[in-house]
Amino acid sequence: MIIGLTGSIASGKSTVANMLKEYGLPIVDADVVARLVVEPGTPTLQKIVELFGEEALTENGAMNRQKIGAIIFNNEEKRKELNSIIHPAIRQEMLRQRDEHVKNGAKTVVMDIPLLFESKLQHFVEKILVVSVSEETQLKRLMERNQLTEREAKARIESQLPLSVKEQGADAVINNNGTIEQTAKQLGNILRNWNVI
Ligand SMILES: CC(C)(COP(=O)(O)OP(=O)(O)OC[C@H]1O[C@@H](n2cnc3c(N)ncnc32)[C@H](O)[C@@H]1O)[C@@H](O)C(=O)NCCC(=O)NCCS
Ligand SMILES: Nc1ncnc2c1ncn2[C@@H]1O[C@H](COP(=O)(O)OP(=O)(O)OP(=O)(O)O)[C@@H](O)[C@H]1O
Repeated sequence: MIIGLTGSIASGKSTVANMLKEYGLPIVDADVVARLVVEPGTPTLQKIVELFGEEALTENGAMNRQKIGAIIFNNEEKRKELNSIIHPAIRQEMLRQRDEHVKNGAKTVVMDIPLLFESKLQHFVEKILVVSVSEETQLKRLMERNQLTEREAKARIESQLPLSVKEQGADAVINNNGTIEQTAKQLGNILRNWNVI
C-alpha cells in the first residue's frame, strides 16, 4: 500500500513520519527530495538562479533557502514560478524512490508530501493520511519551531490550503493538538485498520 502523509506547515507530519519509521516503514520525504534536486551543479539550481539572480546562492554556491523563503512565502507569482521549476524534479525523484522501495519488496511505502493537495498528487498514493491541528496550535508551533514573527508565520500558513479542506480529502485524519502519545495511539489505530501492522 502506498500511503500519502500530508497536512500543512508545522501540523506534525515529520513527527508522525518518525513514528512510521519506527514501525519499519520506508518513507519518501518530499522536503528531503526538494533539497536533493537543488544541490550545486544541478540543472534545477541553474534555473533558479536564472529566475532569482545570483542572490539565490550562498557564498558556497548552495541555494540560499532563507532568502528564497522570504521571497516566495510573500509573493504568489514568484512562488508559482519556483514551483514550476522545482516541482517536476521533485516528482520524478519521489516516484523513482517509491518504485525502488516497491522493487526491493516493501509492501507499504509512505510518501510524506506537504503539498499533496495543492499540487494535486492524490493519484500518487492509495490512502491519504492527514495530520491536522487547530489554526491556533499551528501558528504557535510554527512560530516557536522556526523563530518567526506572527506575520511571517501567517504568510507561510496562508501559502497552503486550509487544513479543513485537506481533512475532507483524507482517508484518515490524526488530530495532533494533544500529546505525542495521543498522536501515536491514533496512528496505531489507523495502521491496524488498514492492515499495515
Ligand atoms: C522555499 C524554501 C527554499 C524554504 O526552505 P526552508 O528550509 O525554509 O523550508 P523547508 O524546505 O524545510 O520547508 C518547510 C515547509 O514549508 C512549506 N513549503 C515549502 N515550499 C512551499 C511552497 N512552494 N508552497 C507552499 N508551502 C511550501 C512546506 O510545508 C514545507 O514542509 C524551500 O521550502 C523550497 O525549496 N520550496 C520549494 C519546494 C517545495 O515546494 N517544497 C515543499 C514540498 S514538495
Ligand atoms: N503533539 C505534539 N505536541 C507538542 N509539540 C508537537 C506535537 N507534534 C509536533 N510538535 C512540534 O511542532 C512542530 C511542528 O511539527 P513537525 O515538524 O512534525 O511538523 P511538519 O508538519 O513536519 O512541518 P513542516 O511542514 O514545516 O515540515 C515541531 O517543533 C514539533 O516538535
